[in-house]
Amino acid sequence: MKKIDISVIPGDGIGKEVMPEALKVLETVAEVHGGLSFSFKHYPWSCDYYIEHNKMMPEDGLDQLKESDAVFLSAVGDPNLVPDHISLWGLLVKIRREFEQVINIRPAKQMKGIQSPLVHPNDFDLIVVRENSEGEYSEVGGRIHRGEDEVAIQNAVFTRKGVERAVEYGFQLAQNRRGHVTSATKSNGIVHSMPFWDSVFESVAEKYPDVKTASNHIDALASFFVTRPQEFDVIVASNLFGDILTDVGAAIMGSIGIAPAANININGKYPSMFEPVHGSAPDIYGKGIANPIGQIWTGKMMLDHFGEHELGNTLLQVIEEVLQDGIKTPDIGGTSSTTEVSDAIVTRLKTLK
Ligand SMILES: NC(=O)c1ccc[n+]([C@@H]2O[C@H](COP(=O)([O-])OP(=O)(O)OC[C@H]3O[C@@H](n4cnc5c(N)ncnc54)[C@H](O)[C@@H]3O)[C@@H](O)[C@H]2O)c1
Ligand SMILES: O=C(O)C[C@@H](O)C(=O)O
Ligand SMILES: [K+]
Ligand SMILES: [Mn+2]
Repeated sequence: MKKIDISVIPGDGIGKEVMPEALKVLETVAEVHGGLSFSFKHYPWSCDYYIEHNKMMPEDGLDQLKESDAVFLSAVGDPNLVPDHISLWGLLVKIRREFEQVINIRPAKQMKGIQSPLVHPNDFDLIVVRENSEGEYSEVGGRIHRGEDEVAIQNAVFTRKGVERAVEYGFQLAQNRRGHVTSATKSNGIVHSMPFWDSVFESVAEKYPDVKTASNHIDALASFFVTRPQEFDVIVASNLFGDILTDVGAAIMGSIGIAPAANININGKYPSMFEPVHGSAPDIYGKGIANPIGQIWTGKMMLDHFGEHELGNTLLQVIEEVLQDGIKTPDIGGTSSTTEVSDAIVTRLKTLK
C-alpha cells in the first residue's frame, strides 16, 4: 500500500467549503486505486487563527508541515479581519519561500462542458511557469515620511539562479509537450531586470535547440491569451507577470474557480504545495456555491506529482464528464451547489471500481 501523508490547510472563506469536497474526492480516488491511501493532517491556520494568536501559523508551523509528503492548501485572506499583505506573507508566501517552492505551474486548457467566454477558443492547452521565489515579490524597500512627502520604494529582486531555474523548468516541460516556450518580458519599459531576464532566457534557450521560442511583452501577451491562446504551449514568467497571466488563463477557461496550481520544490528538501489559483472569494463565501473544481483539479496535480498520472487523467476526465452532464456551479453558468458537483464526481468515480 502506497501511503501519502498530506498536510491540509483550508485557510479562509471558500477554502473552508471547497477543501472538504476535494478531500472526499481524493478518498474516493484512493478507493478506486486500491493500492493507495492518503492520511490527512488538518491545520486551522487562517485569518481566524490570526485573530486568536496574532500570527497566521505557530512558530514551529513549518516544522510541523515539513514532515508531510505534500501540503494541500486552499486560499488565504480575509481582508475584513487581517490586511492581505500580512495574511499572505504570514502563511502562503512564507511556505512558498521557506520550503523553496521556487516554481509555480498553472495549466489552462479548454474544458469540455464549459463555455469559454471566448467566441473561438480553438482548443487551447497551455501551462504558465511562474517564478515563485523572487522578482517583484520582495521585502526590499520601505516607506518614509508622511503626508505629501511620503515615499514608498519596492525593489524587485532578480537573481541569475532564480531566473535560470524557472526558465529551465519551462524548457524541460516543453520537451514533453509541444516543444514551444514563450517568455513574458517587459524589457521596453523595465530597464534593468527585464533585459536581464531576456538574456538569461536566451542563454538557456541555446541549450534546447529542439525547442522553439518566442518572447512577448507582458501587455501584448495578456491580450494574445484572449485573442489566440491556442498558439501557446509553455509560458515562462516572473512572479507578478505569472500571477496576472494565470488569472487571465483561468478567465478564458470560463472561471477562476476551476484553475489549478502547484508550488514545486525542485531540490527535494521540502514538500511541494498544491493550491488552486483562486482566493477566498469573500463575495460568495457561505452561500454553498463555490466551484470545487479548482481544488479538485489541484488534487489531480498532486496525484501527478506522486507519479499517479493514469489516475490523475481519469479524475480530469470524470470532471469533464460531470461538466458535460450540466452539473455546474453558477460561476460557469450552472445552478448546482458546491457539494452537488463534488458528489457527482464521487459517484462517477465509484462506477470505475
Ligand atoms: N493563493 C491564495 O490563497 C490567494 C489567491 C488570490 C487571492 N487571495 C486572497 O483572497 C481574498 C479575495 O481575493 P480576490 O477577490 O482578489 O480573488 P478571489 O480569487 O478570491 O475572487 C475573485 C472572483 O472570483 C470568484 N471566485 C474565486 N474562486 C471561486 C470559486 N471557487 N468558485 C466561484 N467563484 C470563485 C470570486 O467570487 C470573485 O468574484 C483576498 O484576501 C486575497 O488576498 C488568496
Ligand atoms: O501570489 C499571490 O500574489 C497570491 C495569489 O494571488 C496567487 O495567485 O496565489
Ligand atoms: K489559492
Ligand atoms: Mn493570483
